[in-house]
Amino acid sequence: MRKSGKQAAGSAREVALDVLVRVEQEGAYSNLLLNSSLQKSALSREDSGLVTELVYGTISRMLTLDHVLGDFVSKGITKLQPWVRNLLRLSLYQIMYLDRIPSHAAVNEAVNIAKKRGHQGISGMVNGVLRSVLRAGELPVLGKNISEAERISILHSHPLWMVERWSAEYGIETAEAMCAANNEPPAVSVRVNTTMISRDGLLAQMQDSGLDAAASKVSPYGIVVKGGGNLALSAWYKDGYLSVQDESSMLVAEAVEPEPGMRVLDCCAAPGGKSAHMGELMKDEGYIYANDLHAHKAKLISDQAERLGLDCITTGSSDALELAAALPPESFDRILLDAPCSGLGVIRRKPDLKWRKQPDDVASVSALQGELLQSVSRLLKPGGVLVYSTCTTEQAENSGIVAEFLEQNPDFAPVSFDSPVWERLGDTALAAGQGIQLLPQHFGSDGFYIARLRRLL
Ligand SMILES: C[S@@+](CC[C@H](N)C(=O)[O-])C[C@H]1O[C@@H](n2cnc3c(N)ncnc32)[C@H](O)[C@@H]1O
Repeated sequence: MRKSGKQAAGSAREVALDVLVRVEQEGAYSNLLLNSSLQKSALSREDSGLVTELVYGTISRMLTLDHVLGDFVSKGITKLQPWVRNLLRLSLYQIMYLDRIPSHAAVNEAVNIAKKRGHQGISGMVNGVLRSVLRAGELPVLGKNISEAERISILHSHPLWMVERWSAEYGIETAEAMCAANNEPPAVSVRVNTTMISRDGLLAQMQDSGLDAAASKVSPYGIVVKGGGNLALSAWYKDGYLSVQDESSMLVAEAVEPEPGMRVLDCCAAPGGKSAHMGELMKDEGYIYANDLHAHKAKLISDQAERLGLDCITTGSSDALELAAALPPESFDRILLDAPCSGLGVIRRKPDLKWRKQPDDVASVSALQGELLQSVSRLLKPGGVLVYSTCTTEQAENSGIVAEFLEQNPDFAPVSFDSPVWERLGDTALAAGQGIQLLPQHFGSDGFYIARLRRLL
């Protein structure tokens, strides 16, 4: 029997609360835990949507929520039991950010959950705190003497070090725009498998079936779909017509410019989105060696290739630092190094990254990136092109790596993006050193860096 709307919304909040507690207490990844919890919960599509919004929204806005709660919980929120702290965050998130949920409903639900799980003192405290919040007016209240970076950190819920870092790198206005964009829900976009259907063809099918679908302005292979649910569950996906992929990510294979018949190396390939895109651009003619460090991820790549009807992809599992010793030198026409990175360009999709990452993570991963680039570059044929990309906004991992590589390798030169093909990105994507940098506010897609390097000799 289907639960009544009211009961189901109550359960939705409880599922969201359990996920939030486990993310905080066990360090669970929100996206993985959310998916498995939703599968077990058997909630309706609408309530699953509410759980998703509550979990991502609460994690994303955590710093702002804790700042507000700090003013209303007399003993301080760190002293609360984890479930009580997260119940308050979840409820405050609804009050502050979800217009469609009346505030009194959010408070009543919170009190009901508190009564069910704790003693009367706890439900009384939850009731008291949330009702005081309702009376308080404009929130968050900001101190008078705080810096611009502190204001942005509290208002847009980002760690202060991140705001200061972006402010130093891009200026304070851009840093604020980045933080604001990171709190927006990500758009859903798909890449068309052009070995099976044209973009116009798939777009027409989607529109005919009532979907709100439009051609991507970022990639000629992309379609942006609003309110279409999980397109990985669609028949188009099952039949190999599309892959779910962010629009910025689609630019990478295009930058590689692989041609039918070429030999291509994808050094860090799993789960295989860009290998598959390159196979599509090559019309499935040629050879792509899709390598990833983790053996268990090879199946993710081969499953995608099979679903998309691509035979040109062979998987391998080695440390990319060892490829140069294992493969013949100068044996690839194209190399893609989509490097492991801090991931600070994909905070909209993985908001817990904001709280997990530390400044040292950027430094340690950038050392690996430099080594990877140097090592795999020896596998490129003279005249070939190597693309270096990351899904991060940090120039220490992006233009910094490329500049150092070019300095040490005079036999390589950058290939400009200054051509009609890339005009669609206009002045929006930033020229960053020898590559391009997309930030999340530019097109509402992931923050991404892409550089193209040709081997001259
Ligand atoms: C950014 S992801 C790649 C995404 C992939 N290109 C795609 O489009 O689906 C980086 C990948 O690098 C892999 N990786 C990390 N260190 C590596 C190494 N030393 N050698 C090879 N792969 C590595 C990770 O397992 C991860 O799958």
